[in-house]
Amino acid sequence: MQSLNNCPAPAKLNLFLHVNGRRADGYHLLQTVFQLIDHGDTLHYALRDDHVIHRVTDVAGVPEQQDLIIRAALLLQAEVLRRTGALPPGVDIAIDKRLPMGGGLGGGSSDAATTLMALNHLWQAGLTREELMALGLPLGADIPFFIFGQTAFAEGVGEAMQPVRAPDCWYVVIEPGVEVPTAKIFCSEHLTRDTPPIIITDFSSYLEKQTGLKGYGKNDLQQVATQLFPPVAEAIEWLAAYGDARMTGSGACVFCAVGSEVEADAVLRNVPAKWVAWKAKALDKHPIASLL
Ligand SMILES: C[C@](O)(CO)[C@H](O)COP(=O)(O)OP(=O)(O)OC[C@H]1O[C@@H](n2ccc(N)nc2=O)[C@H](O)[C@@H]1O
Ligand SMILES: Nc1ncnc2c1ncn2[C@@H]1O[C@H](COP(=O)(O)OP(=O)(O)OP(=O)(O)O)[C@@H](O)[C@H]1O
Repeated sequence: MQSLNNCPAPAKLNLFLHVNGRRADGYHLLQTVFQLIDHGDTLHYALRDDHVIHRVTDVAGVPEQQDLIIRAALLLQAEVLRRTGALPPGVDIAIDKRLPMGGGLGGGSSDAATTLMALNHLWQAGLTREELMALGLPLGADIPFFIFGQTAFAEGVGEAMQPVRAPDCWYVVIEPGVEVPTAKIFCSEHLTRDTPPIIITDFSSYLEKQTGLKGYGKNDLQQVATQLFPPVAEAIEWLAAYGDARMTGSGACVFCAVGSEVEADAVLRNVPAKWVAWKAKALDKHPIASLL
C-alpha cells in the first residue's frame, strides 16, 4: 500500500498577538503575525487495505480518539464519503512528537494540518487549499494558518490571512516546563481586550521600512499567563538579557529573535539546565505546501 513518510508539522511563533475585542460567541478578535519555524513534529502515513484510521504511536496525555490528528483524518474521510459516495482506504499514522503541549507553538493544530494535507494527497481527495482550511477550522483556530502555508498576518479569529515577508532570522525558544490551557487565559477577567486594531496600510509600510518584525507590537495574553504561571515570567525575564523576549500564543513558550545561528548557539550555551531550549530558523513557506 502507498505511504508518505517524514511529513513535517512545523511550529509557529506569534511574533505579536493583539486582542482587539470579543465576539458574541466568546471567541476573541485577534491580530497577529504567525511565523513558521523549522522545528516541529514529524508524521508518517501508511495506507491500509481496510477503512480503519489508527494512530500507531502512543502520545502521553492524548487518547487516540481525542487526538487532533485522528479527528482531522476522520473529518476528511467523512468529507470524501460525502463527495464520492465511497470511503477512502484506512491509514496508520505514526508521529515523532517534539513540540510540547500547551506550549503556544500550535503543535496539535500543525499535526492536524499536516494530516489534512497529506491525506488529501494520498487519497487523491482533490480538496482545494481553501476547502481544507475551512474543514480544519472547527478543530482548532490555528489549523487554517498551517494549511495556508506561509508566514502571515492574521485577523479575525485567525482565519483572515495575508502573507508577510518573514524576517530572515533565527529564534531561541525556551520551554518553561508548564502546560498552559489556552481557554484559561482567554477567560481571565484580567485580560485586556481593547488594543486598537492596526490598520493594514500602516503595518505594511512599517514592514517595508524594517528588516524584520523585531520589537513590533506585544502579546496581550502575556500578562495573564505570567501571573498564572510564574515559570513563564521567569523564562521571559532570563531571555530578556539577550533581546526582546516574549511569549508565543497563550504560552507557555518564550522566544527571542537573534541575528545568526552563532548568536543562537551562544544564548543556548547559557540556558539554565532546568529548561528545555532550542534554536529555529524563520521559514517563509510550509515544507509541504507544495502538496496542494
Ligand atoms: C491564541 C492562539 O494560540 C494564537 O495563535 C490560537 O488562536 C489558539 O488556538 P488553539 O489553541 O487552536 O485554540 P482553540 O482550540 O481553537 O481554542 C481554545 C479556546 O481558546 C479561546 N479562544 C481561542 C481563539 C480565539 N481567537 N479566541 C478565543 O477565545 C476559546 O475559549 C477556545 O475555546
Ligand atoms: N496531536 C496533538 N498534539 C498536541 N496536543 C494535542 C494533539 N491532539 C490533541 N491535543 C490536545 O490539544 C491541547 C493543546 O495542545 P497544543 O500543543 O496544540 O497547544 P498549543 O501549542 O498551546 O497550541 P496553540 O498555540 O494553538 O494554543 C493539548 O493539551 C492536548 O490535550
